[in-house]
Amino acid sequence: MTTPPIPGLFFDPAVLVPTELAAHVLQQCMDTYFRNNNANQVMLFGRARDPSDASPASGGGLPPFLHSLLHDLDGLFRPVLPPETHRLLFPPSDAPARARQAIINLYRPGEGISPHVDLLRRFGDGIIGVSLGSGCVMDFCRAQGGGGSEMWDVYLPERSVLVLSGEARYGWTHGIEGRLEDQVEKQVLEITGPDARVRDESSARGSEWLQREVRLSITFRWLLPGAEVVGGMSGED
Ligand SMILES: O=C(O)CCC(=O)C(=O)O
Ligand SMILES: [Fe+2]
Repeated sequence: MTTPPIPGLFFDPAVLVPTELAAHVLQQCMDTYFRNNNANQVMLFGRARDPSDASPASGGGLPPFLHSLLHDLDGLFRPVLPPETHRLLFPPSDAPARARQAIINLYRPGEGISPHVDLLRRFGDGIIGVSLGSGCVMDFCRAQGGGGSEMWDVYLPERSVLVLSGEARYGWTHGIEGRLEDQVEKQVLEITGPDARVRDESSARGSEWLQREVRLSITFRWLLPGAEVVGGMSGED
C-alpha cells in the first residue's frame, strides 16, 4: 500500500514503535483509564516546557509512560522525517515553550471516528498519531474545494505512527469508518535478478480482510495559546 501523496503527511508502515514499549503503553493506558468503565476517550495535558527540563520531548506533566513514548518517537522519527518536520514535533530546548495535549481514543471493533480536521483554533501544526492494539484503515479526504472527491485510504498497522503537518493537517480530513474488518492490499516484493522491483501490479497484489481488534490510538498535539479550555476534541470549526 503506497502512502498518499498528501504534502505534510508522513506515514511509513515500516516505522513502528518497538514491540515492548507498545505493549507497555497499551497496558498502562488500559489499566489506568479504561479498566472499569465504558469510557472511550481520555485527554491529558502536558505543561509548557519548564526551562530546567532537559528532555527534548517536552512531555512534562504527562504520565511517565507517555513521556517514554514521546522520547522514543523523537528517536524513531529523527532519521525519517524532514528535519523541519522533526523540529516542529520535537523543538529544540531553546524554542518557545508549548503545551502538548495527548488524547487517547479506544475503539472497540466496529467503532470509528467521523471525518474531521482537528480543531483549528485549539491545536497547532504538527500532530502525531500512534496506533496500538489493532490496525485500521484511515481515510483522508480533501477538506474543501479541489473537487472534494479526492480520497485516500491508508491501513495503519498496529504500532505504526503517522504525522500530520501543513496541508495534511489543515487541508484534509481524516476519519475511520466503523467496520469490523478492513480490506487491505497485500504487497509482494519480488527480486528478479539485478533489478529488485515490485512485481506487476495485477499479479503482485491481492487483498485480504483483516479483523479489527480493540484499537487504542494516542494523538499528540500542540495546544494553541489560550486553548487549554476543555471542550469538544475534534471536528471542523
Ligand atoms: O484514532 C485515531 O488514530 C485518530 C484520532 C483522531 O483523529 C482525533 O482524536 O482527532
Ligand atoms: Fe483527528
